[in-house]
Amino acid sequence: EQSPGSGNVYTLASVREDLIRQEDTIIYGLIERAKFPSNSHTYDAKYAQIPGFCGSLVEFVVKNTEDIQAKAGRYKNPEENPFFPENLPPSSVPSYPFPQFLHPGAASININKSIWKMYLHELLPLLATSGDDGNYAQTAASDLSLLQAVSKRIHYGKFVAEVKFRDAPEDYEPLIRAKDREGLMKLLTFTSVEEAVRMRVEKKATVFGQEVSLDSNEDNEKRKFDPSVASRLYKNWVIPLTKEVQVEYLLRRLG
Ligand SMILES: O=C(O)C(=O)C[C@]1(C(=O)O)C=C[C@@H](O)C=C1
Repeated sequence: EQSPGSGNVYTLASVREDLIRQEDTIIYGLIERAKFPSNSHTYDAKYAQIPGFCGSLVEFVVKNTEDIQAKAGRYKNPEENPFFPENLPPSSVPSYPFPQFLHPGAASININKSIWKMYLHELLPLLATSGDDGNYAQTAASDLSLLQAVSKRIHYGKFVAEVKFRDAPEDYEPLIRAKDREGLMKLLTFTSVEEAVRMRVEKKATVFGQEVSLDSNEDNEKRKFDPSVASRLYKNWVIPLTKEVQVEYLLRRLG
């Protein structure tokens, strides 16, 4: 269990355990978003026409929700990164002593713009069937939950990298000083762990996405979404971007 203020709450085993738990959140997020068809109006700035706001419905929902959550203190936790960090209001609630585990350079890493583009242009077309049921606000809300879960997972690379650095500074320091991105990437990569992640994610997606029924004659092949979307999400984007965050973090680690 985490003790506030302590600097030693993260270990390689504990961050990996956390990443495994985050898989559940991401897979449930995929299932929830897959309930809705593509609902393309949600993403169309010309459709929305919201007085006083320039942008799409999903941007409207994400930006305004982030404003409220910022006031409620969400971004005081170094595990959270906003999609619209510009002009976020400060927290209005008493502060909590989150462990200061990361190097201060971590604060300048936010790749949510790439995550946003990947989500809209690569993931959604795989996940949502084409169609329009008018539930744009609900669609945007499910986009927000899934985006936040994916963003948290990818930026968790900061914690993974800090743990790895503390475990072997003598291996990382020369590569950091040489700004050797390729060498760092190689050093932080564990191919067998990545393979286990992908396989577990596909298995979880199959299990969580099953129709549960009390009638044994019923077709239990019915699925809430295609489980290979989850493993493709991890293989093509989640794992590579988590590694990119680790490299970016390490490059700032000695500054
Ligand atoms: O578990 C680690 O060591 C991580 O760095 C996380 C992760 C992943 O994104 O799942 C990324 C790189 C490693 O090659 C293995 C797995």
